[in-house]
Amino acid sequence: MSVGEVTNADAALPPLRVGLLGLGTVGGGVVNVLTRNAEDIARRSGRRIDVVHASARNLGAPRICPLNGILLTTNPMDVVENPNVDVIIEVMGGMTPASMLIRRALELGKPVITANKALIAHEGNELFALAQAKGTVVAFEAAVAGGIPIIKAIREGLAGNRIEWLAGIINGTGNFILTAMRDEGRSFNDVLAEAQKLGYAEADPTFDVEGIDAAHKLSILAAIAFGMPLKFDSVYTEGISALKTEDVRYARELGYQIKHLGFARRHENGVEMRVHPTLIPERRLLANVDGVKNAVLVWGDAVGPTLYYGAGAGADPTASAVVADLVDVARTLTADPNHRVPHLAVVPDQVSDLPILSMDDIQTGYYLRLTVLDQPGVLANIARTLADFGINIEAMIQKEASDETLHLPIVLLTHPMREAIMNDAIESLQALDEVCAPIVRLRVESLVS
Ligand SMILES: NC(=O)C1=CN([C@@H]2O[C@H](COP(=O)(O)OP(=O)(O)OC[C@H]3O[C@@H](n4cnc5c(N)ncnc54)[C@H](O)[C@@H]3O)[C@@H](O)[C@H]2O)C=CC1
Ligand SMILES: N[C@@H](CC=O)C(=O)O
Ligand code: NA
Repeated sequence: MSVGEVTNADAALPPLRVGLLGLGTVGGGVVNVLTRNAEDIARRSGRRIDVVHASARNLGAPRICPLNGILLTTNPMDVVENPNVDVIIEVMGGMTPASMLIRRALELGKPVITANKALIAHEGNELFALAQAKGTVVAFEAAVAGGIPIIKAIREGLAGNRIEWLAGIINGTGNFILTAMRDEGRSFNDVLAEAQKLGYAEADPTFDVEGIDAAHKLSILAAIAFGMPLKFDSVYTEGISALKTEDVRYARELGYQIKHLGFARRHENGVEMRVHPTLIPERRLLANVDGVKNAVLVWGDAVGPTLYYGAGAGADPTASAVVADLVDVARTLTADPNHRVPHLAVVPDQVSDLPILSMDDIQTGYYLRLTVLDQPGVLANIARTLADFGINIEAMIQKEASDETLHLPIVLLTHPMREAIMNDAIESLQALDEVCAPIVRLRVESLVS
Protein backbone atom coordinates (compact mmCIF):
# COMPACT_ATOMS: atom_id res chain seq x y z
CA MET A 1 0.00 0.00 0.00
CA SER A 2 1.34 3.46 -0.86
CA VAL A 3 1.74 6.11 1.83
CA GLY A 4 -1.19 8.11 0.44
CA GLU A 5 -3.71 5.28 0.60
CA VAL A 6 -6.19 5.19 3.44
CA THR A 7 -7.56 1.68 2.99
CA ASN A 8 -7.22 0.76 6.65
CA ALA A 9 -8.78 3.99 7.85
CA ASP A 10 -11.62 3.60 5.36
CA ALA A 11 -12.23 0.08 6.42
CA ALA A 12 -12.21 0.87 10.12
CA LEU A 13 -14.84 3.59 10.33
CA PRO A 14 -17.48 5.06 8.06
CA PRO A 15 -16.78 8.62 6.83
CA LEU A 16 -17.48 11.46 9.26
CA ARG A 17 -20.34 13.45 7.68
CA VAL A 18 -20.04 17.19 8.01
CA GLY A 19 -22.76 19.84 7.71
CA LEU A 20 -21.38 23.24 6.75
CA LEU A 21 -23.24 26.43 7.64
CA GLY A 22 -21.79 29.12 5.35
CA LEU A 23 -19.95 28.84 2.05
CA GLY A 24 -18.08 32.16 2.00
CA THR A 25 -14.38 32.80 2.63
CA VAL A 26 -13.95 30.32 5.50
CA GLY A 27 -16.56 27.78 4.35
CA GLY A 28 -15.03 27.72 0.88
CA GLY A 29 -11.57 27.34 2.41
CA VAL A 30 -12.76 24.39 4.50
CA VAL A 31 -14.09 22.54 1.43
CA ASN A 32 -10.85 23.25 -0.44
CA VAL A 33 -8.57 22.06 2.37
CA LEU A 34 -10.66 18.94 3.01
CA THR A 35 -10.60 18.15 -0.70
CA ARG A 36 -6.93 18.90 -1.30
CA ASN A 37 -5.61 17.11 1.79
CA ALA A 38 -8.24 14.36 2.01
CA GLU A 39 -5.73 11.53 2.25
CA ASP A 40 -3.53 13.04 4.93
CA ILE A 41 -6.57 14.12 6.92
CA ALA A 42 -8.09 10.62 6.72
CA ARG A 43 -4.82 9.07 7.88
CA ARG A 44 -4.78 11.41 10.88
CA SER A 45 -8.47 11.01 11.75
CA GLY A 46 -8.69 7.29 11.13
CA ARG A 47 -11.59 7.93 8.72
CA ARG A 48 -12.58 9.99 5.72
CA ILE A 49 -14.22 13.35 6.37
CA ASP A 50 -16.88 14.41 3.85
CA VAL A 51 -18.93 17.59 3.64
CA VAL A 52 -22.35 16.21 2.78
CA HIS A 53 -24.73 19.15 3.32
CA ALA A 54 -24.11 22.91 3.21
CA SER A 55 -26.10 26.12 3.43
CA ALA A 56 -25.63 29.59 2.00
CA ARG A 57 -27.86 32.60 1.53
CA ASN A 58 -27.55 32.68 -2.23
CA LEU A 59 -26.96 29.33 -3.92
CA GLY A 60 -26.13 31.00 -7.21
CA ALA A 61 -23.26 33.11 -5.81
CA PRO A 62 -19.75 32.43 -7.16
CA ARG A 63 -17.72 30.09 -4.94
CA ILE A 64 -14.01 29.61 -4.25
CA CYS A 65 -14.49 25.84 -3.89
CA PRO A 66 -15.98 22.88 -5.75
CA LEU A 67 -19.39 21.70 -4.53
CA ASN A 68 -19.55 18.20 -6.03
CA GLY A 69 -21.41 15.72 -3.91
CA ILE A 70 -22.63 18.38 -1.43
CA LEU A 71 -26.37 18.79 -0.94
CA LEU A 72 -27.10 22.55 -0.90
CA THR A 73 -29.82 24.53 0.82
CA THR A 74 -30.64 28.10 1.77
CA ASN A 75 -32.03 26.88 5.10
CA PRO A 76 -29.21 26.22 7.60
CA MET A 77 -31.60 24.46 9.99
CA ASP A 78 -32.07 21.72 7.37
CA VAL A 79 -28.35 20.99 7.70
CA VAL A 80 -28.44 20.95 11.50
CA GLU A 81 -31.47 18.65 11.61
CA ASN A 82 -30.22 16.29 8.89
CA PRO A 83 -29.84 12.88 10.61
CA ASN A 84 -27.08 12.03 8.13
CA VAL A 85 -24.90 14.88 9.42
CA ASP A 86 -22.62 13.99 12.35
CA VAL A 87 -20.78 17.29 12.93
CA ILE A 88 -21.73 20.93 12.31
CA ILE A 89 -19.29 23.62 11.18
CA GLU A 90 -20.67 27.13 11.68
CA VAL A 91 -18.91 29.67 9.46
CA MET A 92 -21.78 32.04 8.77
CA GLY A 93 -20.85 34.66 11.35
CA GLY A 94 -23.12 36.98 13.35
CA MET A 95 -25.21 36.25 16.43
CA THR A 96 -28.55 35.40 14.83
CA PRO A 97 -29.33 32.80 13.57
CA ALA A 98 -25.88 31.27 14.33
CA SER A 99 -26.59 31.07 18.07
CA MET A 100 -29.91 29.29 17.62
CA LEU A 101 -28.45 26.86 15.07
CA ILE A 102 -25.50 25.96 17.28
CA ARG A 103 -27.75 25.46 20.29
CA ARG A 104 -29.99 23.14 18.28
CA ALA A 105 -27.00 21.14 17.06
CA LEU A 106 -25.75 20.75 20.63
CA GLU A 107 -29.24 19.72 21.80
CA LEU A 108 -29.04 16.98 19.18
CA GLY A 109 -25.67 15.96 20.66
CA LYS A 110 -23.74 17.02 17.53
CA PRO A 111 -20.26 18.50 17.99
CA VAL A 112 -20.00 22.05 16.68
CA ILE A 113 -16.93 23.72 15.21
CA THR A 114 -17.12 27.48 14.82
CA ALA A 115 -14.93 30.38 13.70
CA ASN A 116 -17.37 32.85 15.23
CA LYS A 117 -15.44 34.75 17.90
CA ALA A 118 -18.25 37.27 18.42
CA LEU A 119 -20.61 34.47 19.36
CA ILE A 120 -18.07 32.67 21.56
CA ALA A 121 -17.12 35.92 23.32
CA HIS A 122 -20.76 36.79 24.07
CA GLU A 123 -22.36 33.37 24.58
CA GLY A 124 -19.46 30.95 25.04
CA ASN A 125 -20.12 30.42 28.75
CA GLU A 126 -23.65 29.18 28.01
CA LEU A 127 -22.70 27.25 24.88
CA PHE A 128 -19.92 25.39 26.68
CA ALA A 129 -22.28 24.48 29.53
CA LEU A 130 -24.87 23.23 27.05
CA ALA A 131 -22.27 21.18 25.16
CA GLN A 132 -21.04 19.74 28.44
CA ALA A 133 -24.59 18.82 29.51
CA LYS A 134 -25.21 17.11 26.18
CA GLY A 135 -21.89 15.22 26.27
CA THR A 136 -20.56 17.02 23.25
CA VAL A 137 -18.22 19.86 22.37
CA VAL A 138 -17.85 23.33 20.83
CA ALA A 139 -14.47 23.72 19.13
CA PHE A 140 -13.26 27.21 18.26
CA GLU A 141 -9.59 27.22 17.21
CA ALA A 142 -10.39 29.38 14.17
CA ALA A 143 -11.99 32.03 16.37
CA VAL A 144 -8.65 33.39 17.60
CA ALA A 145 -5.71 34.39 15.43
CA GLY A 146 -6.99 32.51 12.36
CA GLY A 147 -4.63 29.69 11.43
CA ILE A 148 -2.34 29.94 14.46
CA PRO A 149 -3.08 26.98 16.76
CA ILE A 150 -3.10 29.26 19.80
CA ILE A 151 -6.06 27.71 21.60
CA LYS A 152 -4.42 24.30 21.45
CA ALA A 153 -1.07 25.75 22.49
CA ILE A 154 -2.47 27.41 25.61
CA ARG A 155 -4.96 24.73 26.60
CA GLU A 156 -2.64 21.78 26.04
CA GLY A 157 0.94 22.76 25.29
CA LEU A 158 1.23 25.17 28.22
CA ALA A 159 -0.92 23.19 30.66
CA GLY A 160 1.98 22.87 33.12
CA ASN A 161 2.44 26.62 33.50
CA ARG A 162 0.95 29.38 35.51
CA ILE A 163 0.29 31.83 32.69
CA GLU A 164 1.13 35.32 33.89
CA TRP A 165 0.30 37.38 30.82
CA LEU A 166 -0.18 37.31 27.08
CA ALA A 167 0.03 39.94 24.39
CA GLY A 168 -1.02 39.62 20.79
CA ILE A 169 -1.63 41.19 17.44
CA ILE A 170 -4.94 39.45 16.90
CA ASN A 171 -6.71 41.28 14.10
CA GLY A 172 -5.35 40.59 10.63
CA THR A 173 -7.30 43.36 8.92
CA GLY A 174 -6.08 46.02 11.35
CA ASN A 175 -2.47 44.91 11.03
CA PHE A 176 -2.79 44.76 7.23
CA ILE A 177 -4.08 48.35 7.23
CA LEU A 178 -1.42 49.70 9.61
CA THR A 179 1.37 48.02 7.63
CA ALA A 180 0.21 49.28 4.22
CA MET A 181 -0.35 52.80 5.55
CA ARG A 182 3.17 52.83 7.00
CA ASP A 183 5.03 51.20 4.11
CA GLU A 184 3.05 52.37 1.09
CA GLY A 185 1.56 55.61 2.35
CA ARG A 186 -1.90 54.45 1.26
CA SER A 187 -5.11 55.80 2.73
CA PHE A 188 -6.97 53.96 5.47
CA ASN A 189 -10.10 53.45 3.34
CA ASP A 190 -8.18 52.23 0.31
CA VAL A 191 -6.39 49.51 2.34
CA LEU A 192 -9.55 48.53 4.18
CA ALA A 193 -11.28 48.00 0.81
CA GLU A 194 -8.43 45.68 -0.22
CA ALA A 195 -8.70 43.73 3.07
CA GLN A 196 -12.42 43.28 2.38
CA LYS A 197 -11.73 42.08 -1.16
CA LEU A 198 -9.22 39.54 0.17
CA GLY A 199 -11.85 38.19 2.59
CA TYR A 200 -9.97 39.29 5.76
CA ALA A 201 -12.49 41.78 7.15
CA GLU A 202 -15.60 41.07 9.18
CA ALA A 203 -19.02 41.48 7.53
CA ASP A 204 -19.14 44.77 9.47
CA PRO A 205 -15.55 46.07 9.26
CA THR A 206 -16.19 48.40 12.19
CA PHE A 207 -15.47 45.30 14.26
CA ASP A 208 -11.94 45.21 12.83
CA VAL A 209 -11.06 48.90 12.90
CA GLU A 210 -12.67 49.78 16.24
CA GLY A 211 -10.96 46.92 18.09
CA ILE A 212 -14.15 44.94 18.80
CA ASP A 213 -12.94 41.82 16.97
CA ALA A 214 -9.63 41.94 18.86
CA ALA A 215 -11.56 42.36 22.13
CA HIS A 216 -13.65 39.28 21.31
CA LYS A 217 -10.45 37.31 20.77
CA LEU A 218 -8.68 38.70 23.83
CA SER A 219 -11.60 37.71 26.07
CA ILE A 220 -11.29 34.15 24.72
CA LEU A 221 -7.51 34.04 25.23
CA ALA A 222 -7.75 35.43 28.77
CA ALA A 223 -10.45 32.94 29.70
CA ILE A 224 -8.38 29.93 28.65
CA ALA A 225 -5.10 31.35 29.95
CA PHE A 226 -6.46 32.14 33.42
CA GLY A 227 -9.27 29.55 33.67
CA MET A 228 -11.96 32.20 34.09
CA PRO A 229 -15.33 32.76 32.39
CA LEU A 230 -15.49 34.79 29.17
CA LYS A 231 -15.87 38.47 30.03
CA PHE A 232 -15.98 40.36 26.77
CA ASP A 233 -17.81 43.34 28.29
CA SER A 234 -14.86 43.98 30.62
CA VAL A 235 -12.23 44.39 27.89
CA TYR A 236 -11.06 47.99 27.51
CA THR A 237 -11.34 48.59 23.75
CA GLU A 238 -9.83 51.18 21.41
CA GLY A 239 -9.36 50.67 17.66
CA ILE A 240 -7.06 52.08 15.01
CA SER A 241 -9.49 54.39 13.23
CA ALA A 242 -8.34 57.52 15.09
CA LEU A 243 -4.62 56.79 14.63
CA LYS A 244 -2.75 59.54 12.76
CA THR A 245 0.10 58.89 10.31
CA GLU A 246 2.27 61.50 12.02
CA ASP A 247 2.14 59.50 15.24
CA VAL A 248 3.26 56.38 13.36
CA ARG A 249 6.15 58.49 11.99
CA TYR A 250 7.14 60.05 15.33
CA ALA A 251 6.96 56.65 17.04
CA ARG A 252 9.44 55.29 14.46
CA GLU A 253 11.76 58.23 15.08
CA LEU A 254 11.75 57.22 18.72
CA GLY A 255 12.51 53.58 17.85
CA TYR A 256 8.99 52.13 18.15
CA GLN A 257 6.35 50.57 15.90
CA ILE A 258 2.67 51.15 16.56
CA LYS A 259 0.67 47.91 16.59
CA HIS A 260 -2.88 47.18 17.63
CA LEU A 261 -2.20 44.98 20.63
CA GLY A 262 -4.36 42.90 22.94
CA PHE A 263 -2.95 42.48 26.43
CA ALA A 264 -4.16 40.33 29.33
CA ARG A 265 -2.36 39.98 32.63
CA ARG A 266 -3.08 38.31 35.92
CA HIS A 267 -2.37 40.40 39.04
CA GLU A 268 -2.89 39.56 42.70
CA ASN A 269 -6.05 41.67 42.83
CA GLY A 270 -7.53 40.82 39.43
CA VAL A 271 -7.07 40.59 35.70
CA GLU A 272 -6.20 43.33 33.24
CA MET A 273 -7.67 43.08 29.71
CA ARG A 274 -7.21 45.76 27.08
CA VAL A 275 -6.88 46.24 23.33
CA HIS A 276 -5.58 49.48 21.84
CA PRO A 277 -2.87 50.89 19.56
CA THR A 278 0.44 50.36 21.35
CA LEU A 279 4.01 51.49 20.83
CA ILE A 280 6.37 48.49 20.89
CA PRO A 281 10.16 48.86 20.79
CA GLU A 282 11.11 48.05 17.19
CA ARG A 283 13.72 45.45 18.17
CA ARG A 284 10.97 43.25 19.66
CA LEU A 285 9.59 40.37 17.58
CA LEU A 286 6.01 41.55 17.93
CA ALA A 287 6.91 44.94 16.47
CA ASN A 288 7.93 43.17 13.26
CA VAL A 289 4.72 41.24 12.66
CA ASP A 290 3.32 42.82 9.50
CA GLY A 291 0.46 42.54 7.03
CA VAL A 292 -2.30 40.02 7.73
CA LYS A 293 -0.01 38.08 10.05
CA ASN A 294 -0.93 37.73 13.72
CA ALA A 295 1.29 36.79 16.65
CA VAL A 296 0.60 35.96 20.26
CA LEU A 297 3.25 36.03 22.98
CA VAL A 298 2.39 33.97 26.04
CA TRP A 299 4.38 34.11 29.25
CA GLY A 300 4.31 30.99 31.41
CA ASP A 301 6.19 30.75 34.70
CA ALA A 302 7.94 27.52 33.73
CA VAL A 303 8.59 28.01 30.04
CA GLY A 304 9.06 31.80 29.98
CA PRO A 305 8.00 33.55 26.79
CA THR A 306 6.64 31.57 23.84
CA LEU A 307 5.62 33.21 20.58
CA TYR A 308 3.09 31.98 18.03
CA TYR A 309 3.07 33.53 14.57
CA GLY A 310 1.06 33.02 11.40
CA ALA A 311 -1.79 34.16 9.18
CA GLY A 312 -4.58 35.75 11.19
CA ALA A 313 -7.22 35.71 8.47
CA GLY A 314 -7.96 34.40 4.99
CA ALA A 315 -9.64 31.33 3.52
CA ASP A 316 -7.00 28.59 3.71
CA PRO A 317 -5.30 29.69 6.97
CA THR A 318 -8.62 29.87 8.80
CA ALA A 319 -9.70 26.58 7.24
CA SER A 320 -6.48 25.07 8.61
CA ALA A 321 -7.76 25.76 12.13
CA VAL A 322 -11.31 24.59 11.41
CA VAL A 323 -10.05 21.32 9.91
CA ALA A 324 -7.68 20.76 12.84
CA ASP A 325 -10.72 20.98 15.12
CA LEU A 326 -12.52 18.57 12.83
CA VAL A 327 -9.71 16.04 13.13
CA ASP A 328 -9.78 16.47 16.93
CA VAL A 329 -13.53 15.85 16.91
CA ALA A 330 -13.13 12.79 14.66
CA ARG A 331 -10.51 11.39 17.03
CA THR A 332 -12.55 11.92 20.19
CA LEU A 333 -16.08 11.28 18.95
CA THR A 334 -16.34 8.02 20.81
CA ALA A 335 -14.29 9.12 23.84
CA ASP A 336 -15.87 9.66 27.25
CA PRO A 337 -16.90 13.38 27.17
CA ASN A 338 -15.19 13.85 30.55
CA HIS A 339 -11.89 12.89 28.98
CA ARG A 340 -11.95 15.66 26.38
CA VAL A 341 -9.84 18.79 26.75
CA PRO A 342 -12.10 21.24 28.66
CA HIS A 343 -13.44 24.23 26.73
CA LEU A 344 -11.76 26.78 29.01
CA ALA A 345 -8.66 24.69 29.77
CA VAL A 346 -9.71 23.87 33.34
CA VAL A 347 -12.39 21.34 34.26
CA PRO A 348 -15.78 23.08 34.32
CA ASP A 349 -16.22 23.24 38.11
CA GLN A 350 -12.76 24.82 38.40
CA VAL A 351 -13.53 27.83 36.19
CA SER A 352 -13.16 30.69 38.65
CA ASP A 353 -14.48 34.19 38.31
CA LEU A 354 -11.72 36.76 38.73
CA PRO A 355 -12.20 40.50 39.25
CA ILE A 356 -11.30 42.70 36.28
CA LEU A 357 -9.09 45.70 36.98
CA SER A 358 -10.31 49.14 35.99
CA MET A 359 -8.18 50.95 33.40
CA ASP A 360 -7.45 53.50 36.16
CA ASP A 361 -5.36 50.84 37.88
CA ILE A 362 -3.28 49.64 34.97
CA GLN A 363 0.27 50.84 34.50
CA THR A 364 2.11 51.47 31.21
CA GLY A 365 4.44 53.96 29.63
CA TYR A 366 2.84 56.71 27.55
CA TYR A 367 3.42 58.53 24.30
CA LEU A 368 2.03 62.07 24.35
CA ARG A 369 1.86 64.45 21.42
CA LEU A 370 1.13 68.04 22.36
CA THR A 371 0.51 70.81 19.88
CA VAL A 372 1.85 73.97 21.49
CA LEU A 373 2.47 77.62 20.74
CA ASP A 374 6.08 78.30 19.87
CA GLN A 375 6.99 80.57 22.78
CA PRO A 376 9.64 80.65 25.50
CA GLY A 377 9.09 78.52 28.59
CA VAL A 378 6.67 76.07 27.03
CA LEU A 379 8.90 73.04 27.52
CA ALA A 380 9.62 73.98 31.10
CA ASN A 381 5.90 74.30 31.82
CA ILE A 382 5.20 70.88 30.36
CA ALA A 383 8.05 69.24 32.29
CA ARG A 384 6.95 70.96 35.52
CA THR A 385 3.33 69.85 35.11
CA LEU A 386 4.37 66.23 34.57
CA ALA A 387 6.80 66.40 37.50
CA ASP A 388 3.93 67.61 39.72
CA PHE A 389 2.31 64.23 39.09
CA GLY A 390 5.57 62.32 39.62
CA ILE A 391 5.82 61.50 35.90
CA ASN A 392 9.31 61.21 34.39
CA ILE A 393 10.02 61.96 30.76
CA GLU A 394 12.05 59.22 29.06
CA ALA A 395 12.45 60.75 25.60
CA MET A 396 11.28 63.79 23.72
CA ILE A 397 11.26 65.19 20.20
CA GLN A 398 10.38 68.71 19.28
CA LYS A 399 9.55 69.62 15.70
CA GLU A 400 9.64 72.87 13.77
CA ALA A 401 6.37 74.76 13.52
CA SER A 402 4.86 73.52 10.27
CA ASP A 403 2.95 76.69 9.32
CA GLU A 404 2.57 80.38 10.12
CA THR A 405 0.32 79.57 13.09
CA LEU A 406 3.53 78.86 15.07
CA HIS A 407 1.96 75.66 16.38
CA LEU A 408 4.57 73.03 16.94
CA PRO A 409 4.35 69.39 17.94
CA ILE A 410 6.15 68.11 21.03
CA VAL A 411 6.29 64.36 21.42
CA LEU A 412 7.09 62.75 24.79
CA LEU A 413 7.61 59.25 26.07
CA THR A 414 7.07 58.77 29.79
CA HIS A 415 8.10 56.13 32.27
CA PRO A 416 5.33 53.73 33.34
CA MET A 417 2.64 55.35 35.45
CA ARG A 418 -0.86 54.47 36.70
CA GLU A 419 -3.45 55.41 34.10
CA ALA A 420 -5.54 57.41 36.62
CA ILE A 421 -2.57 59.65 37.37
CA MET A 422 -1.77 60.04 33.68
CA ASN A 423 -5.38 61.06 33.01
CA ASP A 424 -5.09 63.83 35.61
CA ALA A 425 -1.74 64.93 34.23
CA ILE A 426 -3.14 65.12 30.68
CA GLU A 427 -6.03 67.24 31.97
CA SER A 428 -3.56 69.65 33.57
CA LEU A 429 -1.37 69.76 30.45
CA GLN A 430 -4.43 70.42 28.32
CA ALA A 431 -5.29 73.39 30.53
CA LEU A 432 -1.91 75.11 29.91
CA ASP A 433 -2.30 78.29 27.82
CA GLU A 434 0.40 77.16 25.39
CA VAL A 435 -1.34 73.86 24.54
CA CYS A 436 -3.58 74.64 21.60
CA ALA A 437 -5.04 71.30 20.39
CA PRO A 438 -6.26 68.07 21.99
CA ILE A 439 -3.35 66.02 23.34
CA VAL A 440 -2.80 62.67 21.63
CA ARG A 441 -2.11 59.85 24.07
CA LEU A 442 -0.95 56.36 23.16
CA ARG A 443 0.28 53.58 25.41
CA VAL A 444 3.76 52.06 25.30
CA GLU A 445 4.41 48.40 26.09
CA SER A 446 7.92 47.45 26.99
CA LEU A 447 7.00 44.14 28.65
CA VAL A 448 6.76 42.24 25.35
CA SER A 449 9.85 40.36 24.16
N1 LIG B 1 -12.63 35.66 6.86
C1 LIG B 1 -11.67 35.33 7.74
O1 LIG B 1 -10.47 35.44 7.47
C2 LIG B 1 -12.07 34.81 9.07
C3 LIG B 1 -13.38 34.73 9.45
N2 LIG B 1 -13.70 34.24 10.69
C4 LIG B 1 -15.11 34.10 11.06
O2 LIG B 1 -15.70 33.12 10.23
C5 LIG B 1 -17.08 33.41 10.03
C6 LIG B 1 -17.37 33.47 8.53
O3 LIG B 1 -16.60 34.49 7.95
P1 LIG B 1 -16.43 34.61 6.35
O4 LIG B 1 -16.30 33.27 5.75
O5 LIG B 1 -15.35 35.60 6.17
O6 LIG B 1 -17.83 35.26 5.95
P2 LIG B 1 -18.47 35.34 4.50
O7 LIG B 1 -19.40 36.50 4.52
O8 LIG B 1 -17.45 35.23 3.44
O9 LIG B 1 -19.38 34.01 4.43
C7 LIG B 1 -20.54 33.82 5.20
C8 LIG B 1 -21.36 32.68 4.61
O10 LIG B 1 -22.46 32.43 5.48
C9 LIG B 1 -23.70 32.60 4.78
N3 LIG B 1 -24.64 33.27 5.68
C10 LIG B 1 -24.39 34.35 6.44
N4 LIG B 1 -25.51 34.68 7.13
C11 LIG B 1 -26.44 33.78 6.79
C12 LIG B 1 -27.82 33.59 7.16
N5 LIG B 1 -28.41 34.41 8.02
N6 LIG B 1 -28.49 32.54 6.62
C13 LIG B 1 -27.88 31.71 5.74
N7 LIG B 1 -26.59 31.84 5.36
C14 LIG B 1 -25.90 32.86 5.87
C15 LIG B 1 -23.38 33.47 3.58
O11 LIG B 1 -24.31 33.26 2.54
C16 LIG B 1 -21.96 33.00 3.24
O12 LIG B 1 -22.04 31.81 2.47
C17 LIG B 1 -17.34 34.70 10.79
O13 LIG B 1 -17.79 34.38 12.08
C18 LIG B 1 -15.96 35.34 10.89
O14 LIG B 1 -15.83 36.19 11.99
C19 LIG B 1 -12.76 33.80 11.58
C20 LIG B 1 -11.44 33.85 11.24
C21 LIG B 1 -10.99 34.39 9.98
N1 LIG C 1 -11.61 39.98 10.51
C1 LIG C 1 -10.73 39.13 11.23
C2 LIG C 1 -10.78 37.76 10.65
C3 LIG C 1 -10.12 36.77 11.49
O1 LIG C 1 -10.40 36.57 12.65
C4 LIG C 1 -9.30 39.66 11.14
O2 LIG C 1 -9.05 40.48 10.27
O3 LIG C 1 -8.48 39.26 11.97
NA1 NA D 1 -6.38 29.89 15.87
